[in-house]
Amino acid sequence: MLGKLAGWDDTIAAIATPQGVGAIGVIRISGAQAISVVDGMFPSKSLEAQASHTLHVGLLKEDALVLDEVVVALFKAPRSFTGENVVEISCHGSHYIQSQVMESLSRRGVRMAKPGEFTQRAFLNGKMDLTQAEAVADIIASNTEASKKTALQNIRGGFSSVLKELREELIKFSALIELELDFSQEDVEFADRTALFDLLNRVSVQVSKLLQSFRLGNVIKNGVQVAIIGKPNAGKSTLLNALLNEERAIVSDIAGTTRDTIEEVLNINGVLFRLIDTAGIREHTSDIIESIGVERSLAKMREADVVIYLFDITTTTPEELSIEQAKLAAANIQYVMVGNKADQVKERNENAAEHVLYISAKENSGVDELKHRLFNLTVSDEWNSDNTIVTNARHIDALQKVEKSLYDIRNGLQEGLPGDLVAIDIRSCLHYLGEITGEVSNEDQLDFIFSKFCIGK
Ligand SMILES: Nc1nc2c(c(=O)[nH]1)N(C=O)[C@@H](CNc1ccc(C(=O)N[C@@H](CCC(=O)O)C(=O)O)cc1)CN2
Ligand SMILES: Nc1nc2c(ncn2[C@@H]2O[C@H](COP(=O)(O)OP(=O)(O)OP(=O)(O)O)[C@@H](O)[C@H]2O)c(=O)[nH]1
Ligand SMILES: [K+]
Ligand SMILES: [Mg+2]
Repeated sequence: MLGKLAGWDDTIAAIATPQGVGAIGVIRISGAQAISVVDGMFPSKSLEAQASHTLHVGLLKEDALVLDEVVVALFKAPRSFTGENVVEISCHGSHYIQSQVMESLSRRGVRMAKPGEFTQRAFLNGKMDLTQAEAVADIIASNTEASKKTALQNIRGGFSSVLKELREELIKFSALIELELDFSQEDVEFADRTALFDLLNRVSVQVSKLLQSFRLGNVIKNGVQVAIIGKPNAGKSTLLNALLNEERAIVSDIAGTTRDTIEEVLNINGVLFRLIDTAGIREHTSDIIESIGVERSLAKMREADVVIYLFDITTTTPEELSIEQAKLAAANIQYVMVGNKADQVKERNENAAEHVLYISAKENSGVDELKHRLFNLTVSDEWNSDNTIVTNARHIDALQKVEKSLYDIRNGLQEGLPGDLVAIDIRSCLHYLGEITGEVSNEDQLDFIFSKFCIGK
């Protein structure tokens, strides 16, 4: 399969650091010729004669022209990120210098790398499986402790090892079935069916746990959408500002101040929350712009992972409140009821409803408790467990097919299907597991996955 990929054995280079900023720019080169090519530009010593994983300071030259004073790092095949010879040139952060170096490399037959090509080579050379390669892209995109942590776990083979266990269980299973096949000619009693079902149950439980983890996985990768919903003047914009600790949204005592939705991100305990302040919802408005705003608020409410239903405790009756709560529950929306302007009410006994969090957005009281509740409601107990969390939609897709095959296997066994037919379902189950790790893959799929990386990765 390696040889089929066009140009897999040529030497590639890319600028690995961001353009236009930074004190140092790193150019990464990978391929059989990486060391000899850079050696030809580095007159002060023979790089080819140096050991792997060593650093060398010297002038980088194009004939008589000095390109820069650089640090060169050497990684000799197979001990490198890609498994090929790798050289990293750290030059000064100037865009001009980096372009000159890239030009010299290209004159020496080195090709510009495509997005993700270094990681693709690492995968093709067996340095990592597909889930690890995908985790490389995830860690670059990570912007919170949670997303970094999961990506790093997966780079280090966390998810792969879980899949490997599943695979081994299934192979055991298929061995038991084969055994049965061998004996079936002689009309011998079937292999122990209870053992088969036990094994099948174990694998099914593991797969369904992985599938369930995606809700959290998605939260970790994309954040939690939180819509702040309520009547005009409930104090939604004041609450947004209090949550962000910043005067982000316009606040006024005029009902209908917020016209369009405002979105801002907030980090709670390492998880990203996407807060959405919306236009206050009232049923009868003659203002066209306001009514468009209300439509958007309702749309945001339906899209949200969780809704903060904010109401003004000085104007909201318990009857109104239970109507709103019933609407949210009926729409199957996860919500927190929050009573605002607690600073206006000394005694709350009569007004107090169950499961309502009372705050004062204006005086910033109860806001930390609200953050706490948002976190508990959406991220919950799974968070601190060491369970593997699936964050990738492609993996979920394959795991669903695995689950379907497991279902077919179970049915087959229950209906007394011949062993060779059950074996077909087992094979397809193993196939879908292999799709996740990349043991089974096709070029188009790989190109698609790696094309989403940035250049230099
Ligand atoms: N300068 C630099 N920093 C970097 C990277 C890089 O490629 N270059 N990485 C790129 O993502 C990450 C680190 N990942 C790396 C993974 C493996 C190897 C490596 O040389 N592996 C060899 C040798 C291991 C050893 O001798 O201990 C190997 O696996 O055989 C290097 C970096 C983040 N920081
Ligand atoms: N006393 C008191 N007033 C508050 C509190 N929160 C908000 N307000 C006041 O209530 C009024 C409305 O606040 P906003 O934050 O603009 O309300 P909103 O829900 O965003 O209103 P619209 O965008 O018009 O739907 C302003 O005068 C705020 O100062 C609070 O906790 N206590
Ligand atoms: K207002
Ligand atoms: Mg507002």
